[in-house]
Amino acid sequence: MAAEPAFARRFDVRLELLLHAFGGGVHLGAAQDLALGRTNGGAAGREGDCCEDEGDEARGSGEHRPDLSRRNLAAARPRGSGVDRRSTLVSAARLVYPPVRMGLLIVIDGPAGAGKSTVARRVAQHFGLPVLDTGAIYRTLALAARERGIAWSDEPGLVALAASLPIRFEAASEAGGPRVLYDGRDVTQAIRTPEISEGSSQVSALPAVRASLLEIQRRLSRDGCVAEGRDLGTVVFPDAAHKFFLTASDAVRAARRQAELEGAALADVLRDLNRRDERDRSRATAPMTRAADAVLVDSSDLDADAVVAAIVSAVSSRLSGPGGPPAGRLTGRPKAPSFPPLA
Ligand SMILES: Nc1ncnc2c1ncn2[C@@H]1O[C@H](COP(=O)(O)OP(=O)(O)O)[C@@H](O)[C@H]1O
Ligand SMILES: Nc1ccn([C@H]2C[C@H](O)[C@@H](COP(=O)(O)OP(=O)(O)O)O2)c(=O)n1
Repeated sequence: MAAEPAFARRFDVRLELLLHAFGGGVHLGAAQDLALGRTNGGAAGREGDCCEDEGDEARGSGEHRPDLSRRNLAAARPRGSGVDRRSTLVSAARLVYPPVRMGLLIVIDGPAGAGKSTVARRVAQHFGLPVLDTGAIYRTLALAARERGIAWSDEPGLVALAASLPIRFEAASEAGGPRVLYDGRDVTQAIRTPEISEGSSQVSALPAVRASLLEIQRRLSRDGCVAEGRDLGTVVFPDAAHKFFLTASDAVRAARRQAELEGAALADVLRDLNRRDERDRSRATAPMTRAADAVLVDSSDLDADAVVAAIVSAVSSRLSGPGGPPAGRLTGRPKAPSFPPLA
């Protein structure tokens, strides 16, 4: 058909624009220098949008899709095209953009190497939400302090640094995984070294540092996200409806971390991991601990697919059922491709 190429071109251009519009970070008023990227494939991020908190009732209640139906479709629809073309466009666009749950907040806490980042990213993709990697904020603060000669024990110095920390989270795209930018510089790898892991644990043990980063985390999550860290279910988002505590045995977590660190000896990785866990769980302020209403997920014998399926299933059934299943422990067949909703 003669019209097809023109239509296809317009469609592509429109999707490009939408990707651009929804893929960008969301700048936030007071936290001017912090921005959160939306996972690619998700949507509904509006540049500069900093709407009022819709409250707990709104969290997880409304399913939204990007505005593909009115203005955008009108612009994308070729002249003279009818309902068929329009519905084709809607269907095709839905393949690109999954349903988005505005205001849905899912929190995943747990120790190092439990799989939080991996799982958070994929759960976020499923629901079309951005990821808030709170550990990356502490890690970037530790890196920035190191570069500026501020000691990891210098609480006032770190608080001053945290007050204007120029971090930006960039969503995953075809070009690569999610990136963390510090002052415009890609520090995604630089903040993952064993040295910065240790520094992030040290700076995060300081109460004033935690306090200075608390509001920023809440503001970044305002429109909904999958947030991962240590104290999200207990301190940062105590009212979150969907809380998970993801863990695995020390040996499994150390082996996973070792696989990421070229040439590292397992014994060294295990020692560092144990030391960091111990500090993170024994500190006086906001220690790493499972919230009473968080669902425990032990991934020692589960692959990432199974963990993602379990969390998606638990969240989905809570969203669809009145009250949903109670908090508890997720179990299932090890390494299973599918997973029962809850034990
Ligand atoms: N359930 C799992 N089974 C096997 N490997 C996993 C699982 N979850 C995560 N991993 C791998 O373990 C490593 C650490 O996971 P990561 O998501 O970075 O953990 P965390 O964010 O909790 O520190 C990654 O290389 C990841 O691919
Ligand atoms: N919400 C959070 C997130 C991280 N932290 C601290 C404690 C952790 O040792 C460091 C680094 O966290 P991160 O989640 O990046 O660490 P892992 O990827 O799990 O190894 O930051 C925290 O105290 N509170």
